[in-house]
Amino acid sequence: MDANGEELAPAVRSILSAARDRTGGEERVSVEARSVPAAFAAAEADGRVPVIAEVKPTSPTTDGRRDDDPVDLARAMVDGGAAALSVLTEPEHFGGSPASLERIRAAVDVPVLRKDFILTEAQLDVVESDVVLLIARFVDDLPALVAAARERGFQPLVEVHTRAELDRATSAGADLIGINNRDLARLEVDLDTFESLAPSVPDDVTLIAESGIASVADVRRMREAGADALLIGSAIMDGDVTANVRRLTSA
Ligand SMILES: O=C(O)c1ccccc1NCC(=O)[C@H](O)[C@H](O)COP(=O)(O)O
Repeated sequence: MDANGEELAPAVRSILSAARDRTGGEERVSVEARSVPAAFAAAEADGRVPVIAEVKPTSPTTDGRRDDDPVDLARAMVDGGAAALSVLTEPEHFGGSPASLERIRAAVDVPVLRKDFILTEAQLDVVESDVVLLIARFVDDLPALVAAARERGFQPLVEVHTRAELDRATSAGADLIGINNRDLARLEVDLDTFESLAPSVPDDVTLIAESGIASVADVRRMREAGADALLIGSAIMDGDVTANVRRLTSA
């Protein structure tokens, strides 16, 4: 059960169990973050839809695994026009690592999001990134973790899936919010999730649509519903990464 008393998919329970066992960093990190809003504005000015392309070697809902060098994948995504990157650092279920994020961030000039299941302040100190994901559903004291992330220089991206989680995110002062179309209880994806929640997001928040975006039509649908940017993984990782990013950023 999660904090809402809801049943979680076995894969998500396993992810959280592994996350709880992971220690944090030994020294507090300090980040000079590359601005996400500035990166989105630059993409718009260049006529591209702002896309955060995700380096996701595998996942509980992906068949198989890509073993390309993550830096090669990241460069290919930027070559295709990605405004920013998301990099999984969760090893057991997504094939990610802090080392991959570190190498990628040194190789590109766009903002890099650390995509992991961060539960404690100490876990912020594992690796530097420009943006760090905080999943409202799994974080007990969201205001404290948002503040702790900002104190280190991170831009916190608070991920929500329900109205209650959205209210917690705005109460915690989040100005970068992602609505995840993937229900982490059943691992099902429904783009209606974003469409139903987006109207309740304050205008001064930068809003990102996450998960299940696979086509130009999906991109247009999320943008029409109010997405400032889109976080896309599987549809980009499946095949020619540069061509996939170019297709989706040209929607
Ligand atoms: O992607 C999964 O299979 C997954 C399973 C359990 C928890 C989280 C999961 N994904 C994390 C994400 O939110 C996605 O990697 C990201 O939003 C991109 O989604 P997609 O474009 O659908 O690959």
